[in-house]
Amino acid sequence: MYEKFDVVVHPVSELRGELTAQPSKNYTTRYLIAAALSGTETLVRGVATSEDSHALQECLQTWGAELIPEGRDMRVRGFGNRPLDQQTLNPHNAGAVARFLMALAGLTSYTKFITDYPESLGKRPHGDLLKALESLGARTTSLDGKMPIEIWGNLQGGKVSVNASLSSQYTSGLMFLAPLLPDGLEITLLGDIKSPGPLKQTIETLRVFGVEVSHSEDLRTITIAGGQRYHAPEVTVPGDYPGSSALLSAAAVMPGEVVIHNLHEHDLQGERLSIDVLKSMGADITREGSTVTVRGGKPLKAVVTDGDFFTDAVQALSAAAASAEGQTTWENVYTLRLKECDRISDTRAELQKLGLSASETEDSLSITGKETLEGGITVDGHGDHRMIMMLTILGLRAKQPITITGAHHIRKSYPDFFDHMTRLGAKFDFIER
Ligand SMILES: O=C(O)C1=C[C@@H](OP(=O)(O)O)[C@@H](O)[C@H](O)C1
Ligand SMILES: C=C(OP(=O)(O)O)C(=O)O
Repeated sequence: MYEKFDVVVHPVSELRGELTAQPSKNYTTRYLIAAALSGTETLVRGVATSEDSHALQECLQTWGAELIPEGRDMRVRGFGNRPLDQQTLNPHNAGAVARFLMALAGLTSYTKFITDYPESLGKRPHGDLLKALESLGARTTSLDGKMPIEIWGNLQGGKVSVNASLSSQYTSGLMFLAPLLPDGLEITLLGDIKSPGPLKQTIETLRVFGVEVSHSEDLRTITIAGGQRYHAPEVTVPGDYPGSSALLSAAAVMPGEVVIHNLHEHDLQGERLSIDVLKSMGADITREGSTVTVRGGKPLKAVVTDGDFFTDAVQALSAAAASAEGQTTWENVYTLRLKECDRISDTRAELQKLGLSASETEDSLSITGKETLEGGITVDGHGDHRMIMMLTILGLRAKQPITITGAHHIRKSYPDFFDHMTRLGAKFDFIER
């Protein structure tokens, strides 16, 4: 496969086949970090092979963790509460990795953060996390809350408030830091709490590693005592719902039958709700344990719902909305503007290019479905893996092929996406850039 490429998506008549969901990006991030924070050895089974996973591994090794690949698993010998001082970390384009590690820089005398994605991660805001760290005694420099960022830590802990309305990642980062500080943290979340799913995944991860966490029912306050240790001899990364939501959405809009294994029913990933959303649109989806079957091509109807519960599936579900009867609106999705691209405006623009009626407000995205798409044009992937997946699904049922620029950015979270889609019957040409 080329280093950099555009992809031509050819129309097909159906999708049919069986796949196993790739390992979860967001649990890979959590388990590798928790393993590195333990002073012992952890076997993390089935880690993701994405760019974000590799970015995190690089950073953890720079901080002194030993990561030994064992097939699909990773044996991790952690640095405990002593990451190496005076290091420069490059999380590349991985937002959650960057935020979690910025918070953990509170354990060091000094850490610098840079990125080689100035147009993507370089534009994402971290100021609220930096403010929280400063309230705990850290000193920081940044470009108005953006990278490059320097953090002088050696924090003790105590009470801290953090704005939770732009990203849950700031709070998750503070949760990872808390048990290793002498005084722990009593975290108060400010504003309208966004992305509750990932917050619950972080709490669950700390508990799996033996860290005690208590929190109010509404997650407004989270208390984690200091002087605790992370320890788990072995953990297994579950299947990835955000990436699988693209497979599910494609399978729902196309005639055929697709079976996906390793999607746990009682998983905390909010994007498991993509199954419920597609069902409410009229898709024929059934589940047997961790196996989900989609019998595609059923007529779909528009929905109006809060998209914040499944933030990383909104793009994939927008592809289903594009063939649904009526106008779908994803409400409460302002944070989509702060991801790898502005996923509200950029989605609206690309859907309009494809001849769809789409509109936006500050915090919502609306799409009116159409029976068929002409295709025969080039659309912009905006360097965003989830935009690329959405546009690919739209190309499957266009009359003419569509070309998606910068499709190699799929590797951020789902390097096997085009291979998986090909196994289901999709047809692609890859054009080197
Ligand atoms: O905690 C995490 O692993 C993530 C949280 C979410 O971000 P926000 O909390 O910024 O919505 C999500 O979009 C991202 O893919 C990963
Ligand atoms: C926004 C995403 O990830 P991150 O915030 O970790 O860059 C994503 O996976 O859609």
